[in-house]
Amino acid sequence: MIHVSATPVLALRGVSKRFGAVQALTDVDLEIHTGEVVALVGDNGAGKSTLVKTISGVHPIDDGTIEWEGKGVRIGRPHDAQNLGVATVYQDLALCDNLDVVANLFLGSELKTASVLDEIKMEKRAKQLLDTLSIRIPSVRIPVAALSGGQRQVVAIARALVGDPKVVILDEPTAALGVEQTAQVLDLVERLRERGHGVILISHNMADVKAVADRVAVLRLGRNNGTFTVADTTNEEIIAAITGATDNAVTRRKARTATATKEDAK
Ligand SMILES: Nc1ncnc2c1ncn2[C@@H]1O[C@H](COP(=O)(O)OP(=O)(O)OP(=O)(O)O)[C@@H](O)[C@H]1O
Repeated sequence: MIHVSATPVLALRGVSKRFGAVQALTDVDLEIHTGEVVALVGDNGAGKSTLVKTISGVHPIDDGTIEWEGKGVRIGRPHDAQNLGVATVYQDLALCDNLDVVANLFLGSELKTASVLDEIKMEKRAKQLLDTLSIRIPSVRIPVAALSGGQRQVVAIARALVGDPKVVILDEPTAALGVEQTAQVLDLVERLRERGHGVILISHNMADVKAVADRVAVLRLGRNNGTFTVADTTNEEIIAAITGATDNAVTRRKARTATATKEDAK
């Protein structure tokens, strides 16, 4: 059974971020629980990348607060985010093409015995990790350049899991993939949830969002424009929040529900 935590593992409250004259984020709230997938959606320039970069320590926030397991924290640089337990997989994947899967998985966190690289241990751990995630790769000893786009994506996600983060941020993980490879990546996202990670999934693809996300948070022009439970929200409602056809969608939704309940009671 998937256990969703009561206190969010990560909460952003009233977060703002400016780049010179550009106000990229204004007063944004976001909550992520362990064992849930939250899709972050919005048009180009809505602030999705900026928001995840505030969480991953690339762009420290100007205003607002960040809470980790209910306590205020400061994320001033990537190291702070990693220490808390945030791992981010960016679109460029940052894999080293000429290195094999094992070397890529342990890049920067190599296992050593008596200060010598322990290749056997790393290979064993790599196989275990890929096995537990049901990731099938022809061999962990082939260079990642020889893998398909979907396999490269799952290797990049597996690498993010080496440090056992509580929150995993995936930036458009299916953007460049075909149907079958997309399914493979979405399967992996499901498994991250089952393992109790909190997942933030940036996506432009409504089918992906519907397939794996529990909730969807919409950003518009750097502000929240609604958070929806995916299971009882239509694509049209989400798209309307993205495009701005609905303003402050959550509030309106609540008002609508309240009115409907009153009508029913008559
Ligand atoms: N480093 C930066 N310096 C200046 N402006 C920036 C910087 N990063 C982002 N912005 C601006 O902040 C706003 C939000 O951009 P952001 O990249 O976060 O949007 P996005 O929702 O991720 O868009 P996309 O889907 O196109 O990636 C945009 O107006 C963008 O031009």
